[in-house]
Amino acid sequence: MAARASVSKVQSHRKLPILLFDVMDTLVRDPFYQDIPAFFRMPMKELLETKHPTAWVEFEKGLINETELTKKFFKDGRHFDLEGLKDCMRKGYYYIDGIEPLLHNLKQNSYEMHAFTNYPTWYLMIEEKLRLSDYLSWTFCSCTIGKRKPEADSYQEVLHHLGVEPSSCVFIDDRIANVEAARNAGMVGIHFKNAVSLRERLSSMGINTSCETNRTTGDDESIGSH
Ligand SMILES: Nc1c(NC[C@H](O)[C@H](O)[C@H](O)COP(=O)(O)O)[nH]c(=O)[nH]c1=O
Ligand SMILES: [Mg+2]
Repeated sequence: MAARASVSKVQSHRKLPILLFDVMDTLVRDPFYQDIPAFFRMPMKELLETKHPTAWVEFEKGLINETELTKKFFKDGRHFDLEGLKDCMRKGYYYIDGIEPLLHNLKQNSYEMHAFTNYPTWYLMIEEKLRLSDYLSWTFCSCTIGKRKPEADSYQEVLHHLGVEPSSCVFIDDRIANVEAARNAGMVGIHFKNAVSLRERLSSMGINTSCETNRTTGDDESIGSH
């Protein structure tokens, strides 16, 4: 009984809604579309025709590791410079314009925030470069939960883990299929276009995106240093 009372006390103090963020092309630029074809010196069409059809998705789901990915990245099993590819990815990761100050303000306003992303273990390279964990938790990464958006069970896994009503979750993603799947799961889905419109949309929902500290002190130096 005492345990139950303390759980409900904790939950009653939990700030809602919980914000769930897609990462690639929502918070962080995805280097895949421009940098990777350039790295392999082939147009995207040729890259897509020569790549293994499922290897990347298997890597994102944690079904294969980096060594196995290297062996089957290309359909014909050709060798390539994995470290070079990873360096190219690292260089191409940076915050989408306006996102870091927005995350900073949301964090200052005590919102609970999680990544809900399709990505392999290379999310650690993003973390190393951009320190996304200053703002949110890498709680729902496809390589650790073994499920990818827009599969319905990935959203159920998130809801089960968080233990809140779907309507208490705001999900933000640049891919409309992922947003629609979130809405089907009962979450509030926001289709990400850019940081300005996201800030407006969150504010219109009553989510505080302003930074009171910065307003009074004018001190904004800690943001955008990554
Ligand atoms: N096929 C490869 C990709 N594709 C890009 C992925 O779609 C994307 O990085 C990822 O699935 C994130 O999706 P979401 O933002 O969670 O919807 N990227 C690579 O780096 N390499 C590939 O072979
Ligand atoms: Mg995305």
